[in-house]
Amino acid sequence: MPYLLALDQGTTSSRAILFDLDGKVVAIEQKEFTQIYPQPGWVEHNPLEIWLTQLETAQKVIQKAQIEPAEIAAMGITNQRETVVLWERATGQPVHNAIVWQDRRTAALCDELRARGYEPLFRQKTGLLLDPYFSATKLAWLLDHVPGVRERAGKGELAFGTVDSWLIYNLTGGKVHATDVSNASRTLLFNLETLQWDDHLLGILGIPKSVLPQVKPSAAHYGTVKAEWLGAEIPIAGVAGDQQAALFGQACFEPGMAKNTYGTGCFLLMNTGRKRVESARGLLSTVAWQLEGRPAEYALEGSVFIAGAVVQWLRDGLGIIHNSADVEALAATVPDNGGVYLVPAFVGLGAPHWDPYARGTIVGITRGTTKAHLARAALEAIAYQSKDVLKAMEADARLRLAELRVDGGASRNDLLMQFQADILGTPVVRPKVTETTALGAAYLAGIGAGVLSEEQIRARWALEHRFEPGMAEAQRTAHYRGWARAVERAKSWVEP
Ligand SMILES: Nc1ncnc2c1ncn2[C@@H]1O[C@H](COP(=O)(O)OP(=O)(O)O)[C@@H](O)[C@H]1O
Ligand SMILES: O=P(O)(O)OC[C@H](O)CO
Repeated sequence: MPYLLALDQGTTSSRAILFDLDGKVVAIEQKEFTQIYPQPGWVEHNPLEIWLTQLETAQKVIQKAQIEPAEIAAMGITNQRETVVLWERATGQPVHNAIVWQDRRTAALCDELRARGYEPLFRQKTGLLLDPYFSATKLAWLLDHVPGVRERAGKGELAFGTVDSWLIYNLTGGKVHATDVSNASRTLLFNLETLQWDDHLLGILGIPKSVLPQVKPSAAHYGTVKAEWLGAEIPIAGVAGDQQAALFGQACFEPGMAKNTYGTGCFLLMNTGRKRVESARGLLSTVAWQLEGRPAEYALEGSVFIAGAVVQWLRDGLGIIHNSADVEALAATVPDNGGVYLVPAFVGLGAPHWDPYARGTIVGITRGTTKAHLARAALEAIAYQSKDVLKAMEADARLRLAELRVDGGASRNDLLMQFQADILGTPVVRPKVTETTALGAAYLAGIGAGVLSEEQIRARWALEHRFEPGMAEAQRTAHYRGWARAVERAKSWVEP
């Protein structure tokens, strides 16, 4: 039976997962890479480290599974989105570190564009808003700040890409410069209606069209992997941003179906079908995916920047736990948060608040507060941020969600998932495979290569655990009010 190989290039690690056609994990390899923080609020990655860790995990996963590379029917690529890489077309040499989605260095540029009245235009065309999160202002920053880059870009010598494009370029030995519609829709340069780069927006930001990749459907033929990398010319047949891939991997194919991925951040996406829903409440409209020869499908998204990362901070910053998973046992030693709220606005706040100047805040500390209360407050913050988003989404889409599908590293935390169901008042359902991001990429590749159908994928989603809401309404309201007050105190902290 043939296999599907998914490359999942995340914010903190590169992963390669080999699946069989039933969507079962055959082998996994993962490698963390360096996070670079040149200044407060700045986050960079070394693009070569991204590529080399990704290549190494792919090579190792094939060895580990003891299969022949030629048995891999197709490769799917999924990636941290918005992160910007700019490199020399001829040599593949990056001109600068990658500027990561979490990086806030372009906050002032976003303010300036907003002051010039451009926000409604960007919003209407791209479904996004003017926040440093998205790629365009990061790319503009590179063009303006790295010596000689604007001139070389103008001459067509440089290539821009989100991480998918960077990997495709390297995997194909520099032959293909392409991205998919879902990744393109995160750049702030892509028109959601025409599914093309938007000349007007490019002009406003001074970005030459010559640096941009070709845009293709998410399930389509992108090229083949150079044989020397993995031992066979594996076709690249599926590409999508990691959150859209997770929506696909969760088989959220019908409008109104939603998933929340609990990784470094939290990303709640709801399928809105073939029409984009305009948010009046700070959510994003984005391309979910496009299968070759079919119209694009859209999603509403709420992006929360810090979720599992707050647990990493308890581990690395405070040293009060040893492993991320230890947070559950520590939090369970106290019955509640003891009145403590932790707002993890470490890189500002994303949806629905969009405040790049907010910073992390802990309120309600008393003499009785312990590290267990902090652990609990950190976990609860993940659930509260997801509730902020889901409330906005239900109001925008004018529906009440029947259940929330969950995945990602922190979704394995039962205490968190139960609190999530309690605070939402909505059942939370966890599938057997929580590696849904990679699974979605593998499924897209399976469709792109013609070895899988949507019906087969739908039939494969299997429940592992269902968390029913148990909290009384009055308690839910009181807890949530405390959170809302804490968020107000975190906002507008950094002075522009
Ligand atoms: N049991 C757990 N409880 C809470 N958080 C966890 C747990 N296990 C992992 N995490 C958090 O989940 C994140 C890793 O999830 P993952 O899906 O691998 O993220 P990403 O793809 O963003 O790198 C880390 O931030 C980690 O702290
Ligand atoms: O790498 P992850 O899983 O934290 O996802 C990052 C998102 O794609 C950012 O938009």
